[in-house]
Amino acid sequence: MPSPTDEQAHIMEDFVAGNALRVQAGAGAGKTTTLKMAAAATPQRKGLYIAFNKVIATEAAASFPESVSCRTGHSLAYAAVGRTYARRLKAPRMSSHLVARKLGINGPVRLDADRVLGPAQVARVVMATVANFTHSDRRDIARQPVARLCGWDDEDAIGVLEQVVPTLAIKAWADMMSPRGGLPFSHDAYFKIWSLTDPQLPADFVMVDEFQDTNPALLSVIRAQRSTQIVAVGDSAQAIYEWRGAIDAMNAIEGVERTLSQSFRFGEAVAAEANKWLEILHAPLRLRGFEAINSRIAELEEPDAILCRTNAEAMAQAMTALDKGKRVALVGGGKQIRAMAEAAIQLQEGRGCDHPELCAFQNWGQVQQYAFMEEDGQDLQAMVKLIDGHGAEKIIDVADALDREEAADVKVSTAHRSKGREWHRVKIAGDFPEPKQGDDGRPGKVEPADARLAYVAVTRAQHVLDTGGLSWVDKYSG
Ligand SMILES: Nc1ncnc2c1ncn2[C@@H]1O[C@H](COP(=O)(O)OP(=O)(O)OP(=O)(O)O)[C@@H](O)[C@H]1O
Repeated sequence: MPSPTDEQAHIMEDFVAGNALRVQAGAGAGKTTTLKMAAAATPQRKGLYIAFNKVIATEAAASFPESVSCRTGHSLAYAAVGRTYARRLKAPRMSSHLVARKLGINGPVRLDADRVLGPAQVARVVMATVANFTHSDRRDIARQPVARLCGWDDEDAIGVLEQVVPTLAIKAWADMMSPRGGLPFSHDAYFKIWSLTDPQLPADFVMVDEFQDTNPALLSVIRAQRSTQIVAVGDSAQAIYEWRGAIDAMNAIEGVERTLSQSFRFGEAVAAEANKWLEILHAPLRLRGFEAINSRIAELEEPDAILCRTNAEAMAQAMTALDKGKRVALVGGGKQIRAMAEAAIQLQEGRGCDHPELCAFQNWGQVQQYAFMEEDGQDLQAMVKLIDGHGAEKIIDVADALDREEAADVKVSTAHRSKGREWHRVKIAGDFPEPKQGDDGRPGKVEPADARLAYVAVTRAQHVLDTGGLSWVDKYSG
């Protein structure tokens, strides 16, 4: 274990004193090392480290002191209640038509003069509403707002759905709580069931990682601990899952506030680039680069990783690299984009589809119209352009031609998927749009969610960063 920096030493002192802690840890600033140092300082106390995912939990288990059990929130929930639902978790996928039948949805629902939802479509809204409930800290499904699905999310539609969906959501949730129920059952469902039992965690202290992206259901468990010391570690500037129901939980709990600002991942040049985004975010912390790494900002012809905002751009970058004869990996695999292309084919044939983002549409023309004519549809534009430009079959071919990361010359990733990762030479793709200028010709406002994503992206680089599509930041900082 390295000798602690002053910041790390302060955190250890607070920890040993038994204080609840909120640690804002900058990118690559040694948060895991700090937690291990702290836990090792009180080996007689039993600890629990809650990791963001299974891979991190497994890695942590190999290096944390033995007094600490390293788990994910879901594994705790599974051990407590989830195992009772093992049969349901293994059940085959179920079509929305069958879900509708099980929920007793027999007839269509008219949204307005032009739009009628069939039973299967109503069932999708019901199940999405229940899914949102499982991520929330609500105790009563009856209070869960109706889910807003792409294409049925305007006020008129929601007004009609509010008359129909809540009763069905109550029915669906009652089914889910039963080990013998028949509706589709997810890992988030048993997590929610567990959280509603107000569990007390079996440890003297609990360390929760990536706390900035904790969902309200886990947060409610942490907040309900009565006598356990809580150490929450995260980086508010890296909170990028707001759209998925996560909240920045760092401000939602009590505790002594500490920071880790010495990055060990990159040198001063990358730290300076990251600090431009932290300045835009008015973050309390600025990073210091690691003097042992001489990093630089430069254009890159042969990056190790290319980071994109959208899946569509990631696919376009993958195609370009494949055309140059390179071996390419898409971080997280090509499954998501392949599913989108398959749904596009079904829609082009006018067959409708089951894809969660496209299920509101009957044909591809409706998707094109939504993407380019409606404000809410802008997110789909890049994907529609990609599919129209290359053909859905070609996208499927490319998805099938991708390599594993270990074998690839270049890794292409969305910024979201790049979280927690690092590469020597990183290039930022061109699809991070600069804010539109105001009417007075002055630079527009950078949205905090965009700035956080940009911060995650630039802090993946260790040695060389090509700021590419994010170099416009200089107009907005300093
Ligand atoms: N005080 C220190 N002195 C020197 N190196 C350190 C110190 N603390 C941490 N490190 C090194 O910094 C690197 C990153 O540490 P660690 O994995 O704990 O970071 P992290 O913040 O958890 O990473 P991530 O951002 O991926 O979550 C490791 O190689 C670790 O050994």
